[in-house]
Parts: sequence; structure tokens; C-alpha cells
Amino acid sequence: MTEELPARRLLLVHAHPDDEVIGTGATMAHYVSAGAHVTLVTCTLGEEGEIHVPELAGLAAAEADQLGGYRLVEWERACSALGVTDRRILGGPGRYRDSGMMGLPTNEHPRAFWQADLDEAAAHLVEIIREIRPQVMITYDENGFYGHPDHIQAHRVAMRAAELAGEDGPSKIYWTAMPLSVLLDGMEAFRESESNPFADVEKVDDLPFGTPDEEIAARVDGTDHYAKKTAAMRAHATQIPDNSWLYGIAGDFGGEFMGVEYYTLVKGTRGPGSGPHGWESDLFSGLA
Ligand SMILES: CC(=O)N[C@H]1[C@@H](O[C@@H]2[C@H](O)[C@H](O)[C@@H](O)[C@H](O)[C@H]2O)O[C@H](CO)[C@@H](O)[C@@H]1O
Ligand SMILES: [Zn+2]
Repeated sequence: MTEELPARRLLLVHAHPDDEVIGTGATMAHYVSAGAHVTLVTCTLGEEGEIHVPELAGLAAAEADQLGGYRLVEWERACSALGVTDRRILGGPGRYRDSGMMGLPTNEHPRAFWQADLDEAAAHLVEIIREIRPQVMITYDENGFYGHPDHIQAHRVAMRAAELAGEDGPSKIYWTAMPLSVLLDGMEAFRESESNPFADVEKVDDLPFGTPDEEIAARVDGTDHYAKKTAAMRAHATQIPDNSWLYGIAGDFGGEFMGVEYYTLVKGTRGPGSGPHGWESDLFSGLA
């Protein structure tokens, strides 16, 4: 099967529809346009999400409980905007349900991803890994980047599947990350902004995420594709309102904020890099 695929194959494992674009949209567009095969696996349909489109409020979990199906369509449109054609829902749409924020009763739903049997969920991903045999995999760190139960579970399932896949598994594994220096620049840049995501943040250590620059391994510059990233964000209208600060970054600061994405390397050999911390610019560098 893999002989029919491009030589470079990247697998991304995310928790909800919209995570793929917020954290890795520019990276996905960058590698699609560079001819790599990009496979996105999203673990839930985001059934418990907020709805920022008033006329769709009736789809909410507590109402008609149809948000998951609607976000599946948003997700398809976002992937199309990024050029990602190989996109899958772990175990098939509806197998694992959005668990809601940590500590909520929705964490106990029988199909909540947070309740998933780890090896059963990982087996679904091993099947995809054996089909695609990606050299590189991206997922979250052990805190799920910011502590959401589905993000933590996506990390666990991805890492377990890579272990179970053995030699078919990825040679390099990256976790999404945000350098502290970029967060500090963002806090400064947004200080006077009306839509300031850092308004209640006194110091950068108060944030549930942030990685010392020296622990970052890769900086992927997808600046050329940040228009695709903002188009993909707009596809997720129920989750990302038009007045979102995310658009503020894109609008005021061009692509350097939205078009650049950072990663730590947790498996594999770091390729050649540049800058004060030798950050890689290509996730496929350093492969044997
Ligand atoms: C980016 C992300 O992971 N979004 C999740 C998250 O959404 C948050 C949730 O709705 C919370 O209630 C809000 O206050 C917060 O602003 C949102 O980011 O959790 C949702 C429920 O599990 C999930 O559907 C959404 O994709
Ligand atoms: Zn999420």
C-alpha cells in the first residue's frame, strides 16, 4: 500500500474538530503543498462544544445533541481548505464522544473518549499506522497541551499506538508546543487590544502551556499558507467566532504568528537546525 503513497508521510492525532487547524493548520498545509501525504486522525466529533453561531444553538448537546454531526461537516470543510484529503475519525464517526472539560459529568458518558479503553482505542490507530506507515507523527504532550481530558487521552492513545505498531510506527514523534518567547511577545502585542486573550494573565507562568525555547526542537514556517489556515478556522464557525483573538493575530501580525508552529521532539533524531537553539525547519530531517 505505501508504495502507492508519497515518500514522505505525516500523521497527526487530534482530539476535536478545530484542533487540527488551531495548533497545526499551517504545518498540514505546508506539507501537503510540499507533496507529502498528510493523514489527520481526530478522536471525537466535539459534541460537547460551545456554539458561537446563535442560529445553531438548538444543536447543542443539551438541546438536539446534533453538534457532533455539524462539526464533522465543519471539519471536512476545514481539511479541504488546508488541502488535507486523508482525514479520519478514530473508530469511525460516533465511536468516541467529546468528554467535555475536565471534571464535568460528561466525562462519565459511556462513550466519552476519556473513558475509552486505551488498547482498544490505540488498536484503531495502529490499523491506520500499518496502512500508511508514517515516518513522522504529531500529537500533544502528556498534559494534552492545556489539560483537556480528550487531549490527554489523544496523547495517550497516539503514544500507545506508536509503541504497539513497532517497526511500522513513526521514526519521529513531535508534540505541539508554544515557546515562552512567543507567548511573551503575544502578551506584549495584545496588551492594548480589545480582544486580549491574555487579559487575565499576570505572568506567562500562569498559562497552562508554554515551553522554554531551549526545549523546542522544530519551528515549521507555514507563513505562505496562513491564508489557508484562517480559511480553515472560518470553517469552524461554531467554535471560532468572527471576533476571536485568533483572527486578531492573523490580521495585525500577518502570518508570523498564525503561520508558524512549534514542536518538541520526543522520539527520533533531531535534524540540522538553525538559530540560537538549533530549531529544525523540516520535521522529516534527521531520518535515517
Ligand atoms: C480548542 C479545544 O480543544 N476546544 C474544545 C474545548 O472548548 C472549550 C469549552 O467549550 C469551554 O467550555 C470554553 O470555555 C472554552 O473557551 C473552549 O475552548 O472543550 C469542548 C468541550 O469538550 C470541545 O468541544 C472543544 O473542541
Ligand atoms: Zn480540542
